[in-house]
Amino acid sequence: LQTNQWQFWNTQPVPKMDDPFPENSGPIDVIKKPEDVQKEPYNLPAGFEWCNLNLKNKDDLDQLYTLLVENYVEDDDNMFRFDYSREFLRWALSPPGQYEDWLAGVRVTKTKKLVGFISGIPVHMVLQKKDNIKMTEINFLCVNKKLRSKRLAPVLIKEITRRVNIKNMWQAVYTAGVLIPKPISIAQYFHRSLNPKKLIEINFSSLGKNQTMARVQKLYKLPEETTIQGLRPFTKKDAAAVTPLLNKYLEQFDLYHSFSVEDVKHYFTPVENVIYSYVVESQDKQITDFFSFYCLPSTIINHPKHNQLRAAYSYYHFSTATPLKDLIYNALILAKKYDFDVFNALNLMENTQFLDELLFSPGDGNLHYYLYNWRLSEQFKPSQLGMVLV
Ligand SMILES: CCCCCCCCCCCCCC(=O)CSCCNC(=O)CCNC(=O)[C@H](O)C(C)(C)COP(=O)(O)OP(=O)(O)OC[C@H]1O[C@@H](n2cnc3c(N)ncnc32)[C@H](O)[C@@H]1OP(=O)(O)O
Ligand SMILES: CN(C)Cc1n[nH]c2ccc(-c3ccc(F)cc3OCCn3ccnc3)cc12
Repeated sequence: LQTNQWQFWNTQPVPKMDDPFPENSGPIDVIKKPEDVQKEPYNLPAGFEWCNLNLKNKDDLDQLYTLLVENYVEDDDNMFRFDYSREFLRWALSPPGQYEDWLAGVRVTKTKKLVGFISGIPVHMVLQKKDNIKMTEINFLCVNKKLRSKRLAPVLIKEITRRVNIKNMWQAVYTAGVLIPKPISIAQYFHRSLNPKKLIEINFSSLGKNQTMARVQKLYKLPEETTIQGLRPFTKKDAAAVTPLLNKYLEQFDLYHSFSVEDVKHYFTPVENVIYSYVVESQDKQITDFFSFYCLPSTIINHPKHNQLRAAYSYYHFSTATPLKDLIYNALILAKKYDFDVFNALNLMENTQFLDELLFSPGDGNLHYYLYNWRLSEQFKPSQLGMVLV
């Protein structure tokens, strides 16, 4: 009888691991109003203080970058750690409608050093093709390595919850590599080698017993140029045409973020080393297809020759004329052209259509999807998920 397990999460409006599914989906907590929410921030241990980060401020951006590059997510073997760039963080955390107190930092009062962080961004979610909910997407929860296991994470989570509730929002969506109560779905990640020599040198991949380096390089070789007629980079001018087509594509899934035109302009306008987006334009100038991938390198921890793994991650796409596998094949060609070492994808949306044929291999972990204060009437298969979190 584990009494001490989930000591924090058992106090939160999330399903218990063994809860049954209800007939209908709905909120877990009693319905509350913003005036019921405590006005003061949650107490921090002595010597620490809250701060709101403003990523237009270079010092704040530098401090967030440094906290994450040194203390954020590592793989299970502690060989790699995410290295979100400053430009990427500004892109990911300044979408339309952002609230300035939803970038919550914890500083050491004496030195002003940033030692903790959690972020929220506003999203318009559509669940099970019927429930439209304005909620928050939580990400970048991080506590400095020296301050771990002091129950600081629950304080950060309760504080961002308070700040979201005050805006009259009561649900959240988030993902994590760790298992906590209670995943709505568990996605798997897959990798497609672009630079097999480097991946083998850094022990990301290994040579099969009867495989030579030459053979592996030949297997993963890609053309120099793209193969789709009418393929070109997305520009802001395409947002009006792309938005309805993207939302239409996402309607088939049971969990997705419904994009406004302003969202599409923000999230998909190409930014070098951050976001790459392409459209397929027919002869009569109609946009028929779209794909995008984002740039998220990882630090290679303690390697003599290489210090960074350049990874591209499949983001959003839709296809109305070109088969999805041809779109993603061209994404691979472009990622290789932009000197990425590996192209990553999850088995959500319709991605299983291309993983095998395009030579993706399964990764060594899972990405759990979560909802806060919303009990679903069913467990989702990854193919029911239509949302990618960075
Ligand atoms: C209506 C609005 C609602 C908004 C809020 C919605 C919910 C948002 C939820 C957040 C979503 C974030 C999504 C996201 O950012 C993407 S997942 C990436 C999270 N960040 C990292 O993994 C970075 C490296 N690790 C750290 O910085 C620390 O280990 C962290 C800060 C993770 C935990 O710091 P610590 O020093 O290692 O641990 P204590 O302070 O002693 O606290 C231990 C408690 O924290 C629970 N824990 C551990 N990892 C967690 C995780 N990834 N989510 C949720 N809970 C997590 C753990 O189960 C335990 O609770 P329990 O006793 O019940 O088991
Ligand atoms: C999503 N977003 C919230 C960041 C995040 N948090 N926790 C995670 C756990 C796994 C993945 C992930 C998602 C897709 C993928 F293809 C590979 C991944 O991790 C590989 C292992 N790894 C960890 C660090 N460097 C390499 C992302 C995340």
